[in-house]
Amino acid sequence: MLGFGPLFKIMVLIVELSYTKSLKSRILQNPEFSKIQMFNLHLNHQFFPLKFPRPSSSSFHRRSHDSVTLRRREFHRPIFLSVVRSGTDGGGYKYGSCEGDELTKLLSLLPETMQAKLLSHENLHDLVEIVLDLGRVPLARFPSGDFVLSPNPISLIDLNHATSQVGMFAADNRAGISRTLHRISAIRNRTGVIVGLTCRVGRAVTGSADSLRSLVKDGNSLLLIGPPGVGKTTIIREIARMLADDYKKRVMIVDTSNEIGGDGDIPHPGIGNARRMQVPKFDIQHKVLIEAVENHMPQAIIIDEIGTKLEAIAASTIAQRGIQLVATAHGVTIENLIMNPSLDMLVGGIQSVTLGDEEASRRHGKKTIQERKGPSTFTCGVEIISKSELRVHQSLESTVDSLLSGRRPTVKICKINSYGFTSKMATMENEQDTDDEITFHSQQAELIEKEEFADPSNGKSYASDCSEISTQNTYGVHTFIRIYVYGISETSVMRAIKKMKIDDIIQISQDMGDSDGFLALHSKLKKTPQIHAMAESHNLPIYVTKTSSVDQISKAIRALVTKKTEDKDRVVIEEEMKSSEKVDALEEARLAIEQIVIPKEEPVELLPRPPHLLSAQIDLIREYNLKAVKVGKDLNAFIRIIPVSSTIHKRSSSMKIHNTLSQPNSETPLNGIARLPLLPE
Ligand SMILES: Nc1ncnc2c1ncn2[C@@H]1O[C@H](COP(=O)(O)OP(=O)(O)OP(=O)(O)O)[C@@H](O)[C@H]1O
Repeated sequence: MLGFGPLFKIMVLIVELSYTKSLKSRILQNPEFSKIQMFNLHLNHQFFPLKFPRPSSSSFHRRSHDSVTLRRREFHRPIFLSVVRSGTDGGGYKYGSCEGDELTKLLSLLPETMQAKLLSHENLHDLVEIVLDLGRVPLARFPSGDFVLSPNPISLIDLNHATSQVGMFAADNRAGISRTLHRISAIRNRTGVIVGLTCRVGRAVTGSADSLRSLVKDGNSLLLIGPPGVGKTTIIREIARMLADDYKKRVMIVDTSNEIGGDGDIPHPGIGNARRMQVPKFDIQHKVLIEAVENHMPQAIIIDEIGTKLEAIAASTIAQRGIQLVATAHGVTIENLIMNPSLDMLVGGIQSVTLGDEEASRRHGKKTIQERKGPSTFTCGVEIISKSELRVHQSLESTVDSLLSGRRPTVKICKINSYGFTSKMATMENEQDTDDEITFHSQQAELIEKEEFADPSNGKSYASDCSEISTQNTYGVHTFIRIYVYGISETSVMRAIKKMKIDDIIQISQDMGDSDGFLALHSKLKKTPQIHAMAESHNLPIYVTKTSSVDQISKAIRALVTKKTEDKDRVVIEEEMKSSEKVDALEEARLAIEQIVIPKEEPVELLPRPPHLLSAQIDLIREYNLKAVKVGKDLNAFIRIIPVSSTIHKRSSSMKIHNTLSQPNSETPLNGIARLPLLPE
């Protein structure tokens, strides 16, 4: 089949798969197929790369990736042809595509033997990064794991070959390849020579923001948060395109590392008609933000990585002017922002309030509480959990208020199905329809709405609240509450459980040691103190009823379920807090290293942290080949990061030491932790 024109290839494939005439003609009549250059076959969810040579003609300047589903009765599952076609339709980038010229440009950073090895990988289209470290074997990173590109270690010649083909490295050690979205990040040795490269594949993914479409369309300001590499930039790039092309808004992207619009002065088609402003130095991002508003009359502003107080202030100024703002920030959950003194203003700012005696006693003696200070800069918050799962907080203010008052916020969970493995497709599989069918689809977003952790005050019946709360925790884990019953017939207990409609979350246990609660008839328990003692020795909450009536049993079970739910919520909150503290500590260290220690070669003192977080920070600092010194003791212990130059030449006493605590009048664009009181000029 190799070497023939695309239509012919499709025909050959169709003949090979014994497709019917009608199917063949439907495929061929479809105008999209006149543009096909290359395709791969997914049969029964398995991937078979069918390699066709790409035409070298420059007429194929814009390529995109689409899928075609061919369905026939004799195949139990749909067949997918993932097709790379050329297009002239102004954008049209489809799911996860980086084939064609753009991938070739990235591969050309590698010696030919490595390119060939990488091309043989069956999931080439999923490639995330290529890692080239001096003296080590080169790796290609895929979601499924690392793939060794050569047994031979990388030499300086290899690195020079790669760097000679990319643009200039900016102060943040990042460079790009012109007219592509790839990001090349350098690691340098003490003398500034590049000894490592991380080459991140950039893709325009149409459909990646479909689940946020209605929020975007309604003019909401969106803050997307997520850990590094989870796909934040990819989503806001698509939102920029969506706003500009689909909703005809004047969109300006403030593109700090040229990651959204790609390298070079002509932006990548992945941003559609959105305009892009480049940022000469990352520490003046906030100024460019203000300039964008003042000079270019945008209706929407897109910005990747708000990390400093100055940027947060600029963002809130923009939001106050009624401009739709779509931005990203590092972090895992909204709690991370609330606890980050530089970024908390994005969610309205947090203040401590001292309560009067009466109010304090109503709140179990709590004298101070935390409250939101003012309106949030963003209307909605989106936690990006993975490339296929988003948690949408439609009212960021309500989320913050809920979290501050110890309640669970209501979130929407959006699951994104890719390559057609959507629930819709599954339904289609199960249909009894016998016709041949062709479906064009790009990434499809399936919105699964869950009113999680509904506030019990919202008037719902106890039973439904209970099942929502108990069957689903933040991570969607299904758990049972086990109850040990004594002196009451199991039939009565089951009747009560059924009546409360919570039989999917409560089980009667036969083993006291494996139970969550103990339910007994008062009169029986009084006569058997040893059973009482046993329940106590297992630390079980004990509930007694005077009679075996369903009403009394229900009351007791309700009390048990409420207690267990509260306990579980507390544990989850504690775990989340622990994990977010770690994220903050590492983020603080990372930003200090990347924004001050490496570029300015100045030491930075981090905030005091507990010992396990100090160790985590030290590990991270070592990964950057920098030195970390632990200063102070116990609760006051903190880390000082020493730049490479200071480890060679002893630090002069006049050398400035930054710290991530308050620095009045300091203009240090330090990080997400620093308190910088300046307002933008
Ligand atoms: N929906 C998607 N489908 C396929 N690949 C994706 C998708 N979203 C992101 N990627 C890929 O994942 C990698 C990381 O994406 P991206 O750069 O958008 O993440 P990020 O969260 O902005 O990372 P960072 O915080 O490090 O800048 C890239 O190679 C990108 O092409």
